[in-house]
Amino acid sequence: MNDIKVAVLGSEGVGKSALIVRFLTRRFIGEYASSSECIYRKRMSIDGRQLNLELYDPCSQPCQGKSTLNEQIHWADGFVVVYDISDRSSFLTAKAIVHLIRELHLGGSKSRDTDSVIFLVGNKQDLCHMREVDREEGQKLASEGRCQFYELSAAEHYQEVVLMFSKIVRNASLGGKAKERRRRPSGSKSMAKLINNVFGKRRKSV
Ligand SMILES: Nc1nc2c(ncn2[C@@H]2O[C@H](COP(=O)(O)OP(=O)(O)OP(=O)(O)O)[C@@H](O)[C@H]2O)c(=O)[nH]1
Repeated sequence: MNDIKVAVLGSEGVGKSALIVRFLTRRFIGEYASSSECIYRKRMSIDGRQLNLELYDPCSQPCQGKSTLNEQIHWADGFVVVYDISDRSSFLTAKAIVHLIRELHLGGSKSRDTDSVIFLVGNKQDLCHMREVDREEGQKLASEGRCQFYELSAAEHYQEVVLMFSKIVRNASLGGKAKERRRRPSGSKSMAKLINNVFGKRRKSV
């Protein structure tokens, strides 16, 4: 059975956990305790093939044994790089991450078959009245970084979120790079732990 590793990256508060929780539980919950990085596991069937998905959710806070961005990039087969459309600085961070992934993971390769493993996601589309990043800017970055582009809302879009994750898993699994498994970022979470996080103490405002 194939193991597919997807890292969800981006700056603090862009909605990385919200997107992952939406995908795994169908629910949008506005409170997350994210004091440690973690890996969520899900068994999936894509095109009739059984896959073990590992989804990496980094911790933006300083925490023990935290992996570096370089380690996260080397670990993953696919990347969801998230920014918040109502926060320009998060877009600049996403831009830097996309460039770093191309450099480290794909070795600056220009080959088309590597293009489909980086997804650029402008989250919080429901906050378009507070928009600081135009859709066209997202599309331009995606085309420069040879990424697939999505604008969506973890809060309001369930089907789109599922479609996006399903597609990156499929693309990463078709990448065909039977690369040797590198050190995984520390921390691993079961569904029970996920539920603890969802009902954790830390409160964030939108
Ligand atoms: N309006 C709106 N708020 C969202 C959306 N997605 C996430 N949020 C809110 O944004 C805040 C941050 O969400 P998180 O999922 O914790 O973001 P994160 O990127 O995992 O943050 P860190 O773990 O701190 O890096 C929370 O208050 C969420 O409820 C969205 O699509 N729309």
